[in-house]
Amino acid sequence: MANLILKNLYKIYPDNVTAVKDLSLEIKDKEFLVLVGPSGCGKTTTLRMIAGLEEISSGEIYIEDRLVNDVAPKERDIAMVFQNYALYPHLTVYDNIAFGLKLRKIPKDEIKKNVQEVARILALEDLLDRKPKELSGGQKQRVALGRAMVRKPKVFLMDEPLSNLDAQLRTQMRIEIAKLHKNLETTFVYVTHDQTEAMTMGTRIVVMKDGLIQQIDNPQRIYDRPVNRFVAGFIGSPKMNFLEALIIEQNGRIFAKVADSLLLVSIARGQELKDKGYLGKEVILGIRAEHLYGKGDLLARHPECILSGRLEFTELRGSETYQYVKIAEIEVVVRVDSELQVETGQKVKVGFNMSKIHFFDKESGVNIAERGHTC
Ligand SMILES: Nc1ncnc2c1ncn2[C@@H]1O[C@H](COP(=O)(O)OP(=O)(O)OP(=O)(O)O)[C@@H](O)[C@H]1O
Repeated sequence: MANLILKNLYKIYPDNVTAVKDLSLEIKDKEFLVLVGPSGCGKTTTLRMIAGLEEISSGEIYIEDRLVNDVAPKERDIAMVFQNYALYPHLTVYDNIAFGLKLRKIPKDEIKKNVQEVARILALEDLLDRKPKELSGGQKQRVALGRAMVRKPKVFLMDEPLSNLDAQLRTQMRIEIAKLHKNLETTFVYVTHDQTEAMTMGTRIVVMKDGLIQQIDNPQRIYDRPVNRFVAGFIGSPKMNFLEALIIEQNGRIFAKVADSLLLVSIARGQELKDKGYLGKEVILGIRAEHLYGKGDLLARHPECILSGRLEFTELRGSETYQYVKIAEIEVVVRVDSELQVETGQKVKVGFNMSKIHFFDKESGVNIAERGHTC
């Protein structure tokens, strides 16, 4: 069990590639922290620096308040689980799990007790005599986890451990790893490019881009209150819709003008936009599919929160239906009730829940008006 502190970390590879820029982060004891971001954003480099597998260009790393910059990987009391499970093919499951303990000359009885305990937790008891080639992908990944667990490390580091598994198994293993975290009560740092994994597993999420932290928060807050357009677009499925709009004032009320149509902005948020100098300026509106609607009664109740478009495509997902509607040359996705059936190509009205809309600065992408935004 341990907390981890990363202070002003930089990693500059030869040829001046800055993979991680001034990264500071405190990871609490027993936390499940997920580093998420697109390929190349520096998450693996960060994890490898914590493990001691990658030299730090500058900055400090503390594990349990001990500076570990110059501490060798095997002395850091951490275990790392990689994307490719890297099991020894000629060894049985038992020997794969026991390998590290044997190296450390732990007594045989103790090794047996520890391996059996880990096998029980990971439901590997019946597979201990098998070789890796006789295992499914999910079972191999469980053995890899077992090998890490048996050492009882202070911190688990995981780098895309599920990306070699098929979709169904990935979902199952996601739940298993989350349960494991609960049972082991140990600090987990988990790297993924998959926002669903981040949202479903992390107690806190760090969203990264180009070596820089964009936002650190719990999953719900990241989803509800993204600090910028990048985070808003990266987290959530389907992706947040974005539309260009001009902020105008008419008869004392503030509107977002999209092409030739107007959306009424709430008083508090209109005032905030005005205070911040956005009157007469273009912004980017952001709204999620579940905050758009196509229902007649709601549309009638909020006539100033509607844009018209053309239905391009309907996607049935069983429990919900998504309509892809072209509004002002932009395709937006709207979550509608399954019973709402409209033919492709028809004109449709899309209602906007204006208390859920985001306003992003067009240049910087920063989320600008949050006053009166309801989660
Ligand atoms: N050994 C290296 N030498 C030079 N540049 C490197 C090296 N390793 C990584 N990089 C660069 O550093 C940046 C960050 O890489 P890193 O692997 O940390 O990203 P990532 O977010 O984990 O991406 P992915 O999901 O694709 O693994 C990238 O631009 C990458 O090309």
